[in-house]
Amino acid sequence: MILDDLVAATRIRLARRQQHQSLTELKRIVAHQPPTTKSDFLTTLKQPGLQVIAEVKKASPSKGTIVADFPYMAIAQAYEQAGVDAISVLTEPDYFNGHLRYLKTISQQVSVPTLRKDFTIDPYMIYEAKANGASIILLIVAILTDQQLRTFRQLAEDLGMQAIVEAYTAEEVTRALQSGAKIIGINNRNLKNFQVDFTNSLKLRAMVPDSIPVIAESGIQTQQDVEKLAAAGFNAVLIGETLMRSKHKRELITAFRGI
Ligand SMILES: O=C(O)c1ccccc1NCC(=O)[C@H](O)[C@H](O)COP(=O)(O)O
Repeated sequence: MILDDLVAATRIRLARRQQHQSLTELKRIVAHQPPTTKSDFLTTLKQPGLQVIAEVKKASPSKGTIVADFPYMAIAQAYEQAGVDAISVLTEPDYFNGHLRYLKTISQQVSVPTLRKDFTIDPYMIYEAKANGASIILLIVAILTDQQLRTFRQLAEDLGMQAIVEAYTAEEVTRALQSGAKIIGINNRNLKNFQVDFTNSLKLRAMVPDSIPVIAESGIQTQQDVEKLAAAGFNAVLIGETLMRSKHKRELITAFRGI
């Protein structure tokens, strides 16, 4: 399974959902939503210190099932109580066992911003994110054109959300910057073969000017990892599997946040 398969599966599901619910209907739902009471994620990222984004992730293409028991709401509440700055929720069903319902329920019941973690390929998915309570979406440079990066980010901002523009190579960081990204994520996972190299984000960090918050993503396991990322000047870390597998989520997050 490769990234192209993930995108193809996303396209098929999208077509099905569009038949079930029109874009016009989604826009109507979004237009009638009350204003958000959540803190502004971009402002949070600019605070001193390292912010923690914790991910709710049942499975992944690289690891299969990560946790058999998946009380997603209790996990999100544990993250919130531990003081995370945002919660990332996988909504991709076929390879991550995610669901939009998880995003909706979690977004309704926690006070921190939520990220819709999915393979955004169409404006419809950005309206869906908003309709299901997300404050943040993910735009992956490797699967989008320059024009899409720009217009999708602008749409997210027009809807009161923010976009993390995710890069893996130096060329992708350049494209992210040129697209006007206000938040950049540097992935340690190569989405072409799913191998994780923790040093990738450390190598590319210096390409992003200090005025733009930058998040290190994937493969972050230990306090030493987090210390290195903080020392390299990252504004935030996004951690999934390590927290999902931990029986001591609160202690781990507290340790990471104290760095
Ligand atoms: O997690 C995967 O195996 C994966 C494979 C292909 C595309 C994306 C993938 N993960 C999505 C993510 O962005 C991660 O869930 C996130 O960065 C957290 O990573 P980790 O801490 O390593 O669980």
